[in-house]
Amino acid sequence: MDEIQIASLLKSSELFPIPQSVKLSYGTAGFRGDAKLLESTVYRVGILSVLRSLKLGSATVGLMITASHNKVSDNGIKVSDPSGGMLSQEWEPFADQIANASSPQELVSLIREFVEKEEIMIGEKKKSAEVWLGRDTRPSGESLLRAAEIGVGSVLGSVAIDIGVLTTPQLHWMVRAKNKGLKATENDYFENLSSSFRCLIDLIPVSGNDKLEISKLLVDGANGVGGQKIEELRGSLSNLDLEIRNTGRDGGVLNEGVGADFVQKEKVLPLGFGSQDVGMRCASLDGDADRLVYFYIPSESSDKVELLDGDKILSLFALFIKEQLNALDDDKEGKQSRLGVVQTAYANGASTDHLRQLGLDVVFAKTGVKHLHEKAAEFDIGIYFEANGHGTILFSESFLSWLVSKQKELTDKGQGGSEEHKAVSRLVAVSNLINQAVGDALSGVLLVEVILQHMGWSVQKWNELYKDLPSRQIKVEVPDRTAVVTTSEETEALRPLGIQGAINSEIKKYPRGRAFIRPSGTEDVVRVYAEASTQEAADSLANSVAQLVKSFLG
Ligand SMILES: CC(=O)N[C@H]1[C@@H](OP(=O)(O)O)O[C@H](CO)[C@@H](O)[C@@H]1O
Ligand SMILES: [Mg+2]
Repeated sequence: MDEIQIASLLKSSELFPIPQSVKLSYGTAGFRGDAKLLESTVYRVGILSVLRSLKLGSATVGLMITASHNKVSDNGIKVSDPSGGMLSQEWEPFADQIANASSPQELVSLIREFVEKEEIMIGEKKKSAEVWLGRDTRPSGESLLRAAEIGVGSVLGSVAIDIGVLTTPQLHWMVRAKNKGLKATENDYFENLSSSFRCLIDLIPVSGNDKLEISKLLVDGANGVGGQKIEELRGSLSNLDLEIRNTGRDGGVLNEGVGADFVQKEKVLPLGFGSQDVGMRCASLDGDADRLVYFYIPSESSDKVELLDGDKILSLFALFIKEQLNALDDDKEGKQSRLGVVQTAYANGASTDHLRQLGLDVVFAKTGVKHLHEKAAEFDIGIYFEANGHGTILFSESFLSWLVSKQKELTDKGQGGSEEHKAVSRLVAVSNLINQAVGDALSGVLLVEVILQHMGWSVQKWNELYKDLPSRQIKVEVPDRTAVVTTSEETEALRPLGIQGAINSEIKKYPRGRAFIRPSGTEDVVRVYAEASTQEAADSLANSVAQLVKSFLG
């Protein structure tokens, strides 16, 4: 690192003093917090993104400014690696270090040490890096984006490109496409969704002259970017009747009483929905549209919803994929493709039982898509979902190219109309429709909708796949959530000492009881999860575990 480069970093970092008494951590999904306190963090992540790009041969890196489902006054920043996936976890400690560096001098010396260790060449006349910047609809997004631009620009020779207001998955998709040399604009993203959706619609088996009856889907856009983007997409979709509410244009506040996180955790209907919607198929996106849940309102007399969460979406996807794999002759001949599903400890126990009954390989990962994604990538087709609705389907490169050549082979043999050809074509279309970079509520909605049409199922019929065990989640505020340390599966607390024994004694009191605690990686709370055979039991187990957390940590 030469003198001019050092001077450039020192000068720009003077503009972004770090606020006192905040301890920042990259956490489950990037840095998050009160937007007013984040400028220095975003500026520094701007620098990190350039280093990441340079480390990987000047590949394009993405930065997304969002705090997802958190309140509107919060914001955050996360890095999309050139693959479109999350920032490599190996770089998280460096991210934490520079975010917390207390002075420009400390910042520069940390960067200096790091670039030497990683053998990254920066400074004048070195290769240039390109960083794409996206943000959600939060009002603080614009000024934070400027901070990111200054961070990127302070590494000589690098460029920041503002690609506007986007959903998180759009940014990841675009970065992935760009680095694969594919068309990578927002329009390309929309076109890809609508063309692969159409392809799947055209492959729906129609018996005789049956005409598919398409019922309306009501979408809760969380007053965020997702509602706006799905509105843009709607024009190019046929065979889908969408009514979008909570777009944020009608005065509603982002994530306030709306959105996937609210609906999934509270199991009540979001604002803008009411008794007139009883029985209708409804979907809810989160604030940056990387999560999706479905629901319906079973009765006029209450605000409770019947929730179809990420686990249920996973089951629907798994069933459909399995059905297609079963139609492949090669599969029957022993060339078994490896289909696997990945869940976390928050998955409803009934969903895991159901998936296993389908004969699926179910594996568990820690909370946070970066962990699930990694495990899903080990299969030919890996489906992962968090219960909160964040997930996707991954196709391995080798399996996908096998599918594509199979498709061609069957066409060449004149078997283009065969069941096998249709199954292969459906799988190829799913791989295009579903966002391979990261969970995406928009592509998720389209896939759910086309599968329901394929099966001829209503939302109620889909919900009958299995019955969720009653569950309850509680957040407990404690002075220091990092005092809770769990095992790698997150189902047992190793610290504070003694708490797990106490939790176990509570669990024993409830039939089908299961409970665990872990520190949140996105909020300053300890999360409690409990499930049991009745709602009263799940609530009571969750409450007693929350009491334990308070007494051990309060
Ligand atoms: C229980 C729960 O829903 N946890 C969420 C939440 O993480 P926490 O570390 O639990 O705060 O936000 C993450 C990012 O959106 C998401 O991946 C994860 O599933
Ligand atoms: Mg989100």
